[in-house]
Amino acid sequence: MTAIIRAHDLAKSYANGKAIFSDIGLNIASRERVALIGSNGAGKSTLLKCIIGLLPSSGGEVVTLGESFRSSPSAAQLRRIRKQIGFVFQHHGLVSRQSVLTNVLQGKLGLPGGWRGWHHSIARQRWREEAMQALADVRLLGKAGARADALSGGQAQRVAIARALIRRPKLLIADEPAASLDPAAGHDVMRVFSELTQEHAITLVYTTHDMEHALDYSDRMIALKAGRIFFDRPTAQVTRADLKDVFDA
Ligand SMILES: Nc1ncnc2c1ncn2[C@@H]1O[C@H](COP(=O)(O)OP(=O)(O)OP(=O)(O)O)[C@@H](O)[C@H]1O
Repeated sequence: MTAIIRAHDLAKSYANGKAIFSDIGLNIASRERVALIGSNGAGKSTLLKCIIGLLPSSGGEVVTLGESFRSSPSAAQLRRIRKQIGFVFQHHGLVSRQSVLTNVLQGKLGLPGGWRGWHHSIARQRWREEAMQALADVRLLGKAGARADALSGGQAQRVAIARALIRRPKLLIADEPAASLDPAAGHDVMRVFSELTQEHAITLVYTTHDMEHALDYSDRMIALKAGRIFFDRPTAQVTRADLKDVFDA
């Protein structure tokens, strides 16, 4: 299978000398759905940022989407990496006063000709169709004309997923995508991720503190503890005792 992310001996210390992790080896294949877990401050977000080149690492080597780099990617590599990635964060980051359709189209910003994604009135017809399809995929077609601030938290996060999907990414990075949602909306969002990434052959890497979300929607789990990979194994082989050990001091 094609590797989407490979890393070896990856280490990160901040400028204040604080070591976050070291000796990290990763090999994430195309189409895998990977849950990254660990206690608060274990370094999950930092690791995600290092492997996509948004933060410099302090040691080791990374190959992400075919771009090989130590510390940081070059500006050209970073552009190529970013074109192939979609992001979803804990906060949806929608523009509240704009329509849902315009928010989805803004996923095209940063891609060639992406400025036309600024507003639905200047977007290419083909993109508008893609955005409507993405809204249908997240079951929000009926909300295309609504203002983003009229949506519930779960709906807004599904729009954020649609906005990431119209980039046609190879890799979707989601940092605590369901953390601010109630249990039903949280499962709904995770189900949408899981189904759509499978359907569109997208590799999904997400962080979560919710072990149901980690167990139910991933093929593989990577646990960070004390600056190292504590385990990295198929989700079907992860036991409740393993999970308890990740969070025990
Ligand atoms: N800019 C920074 N300078 C120094 N230390 C930082 C910086 N950013 C993060 N840290 C520290 O790095 C450690 C890892 O943070 P990170 O956000 O990656 O953890 P996390 O596992 O994603 O945590 P959480 O689950 O709480 O989001 C934390 O101790 C944090 O305080």
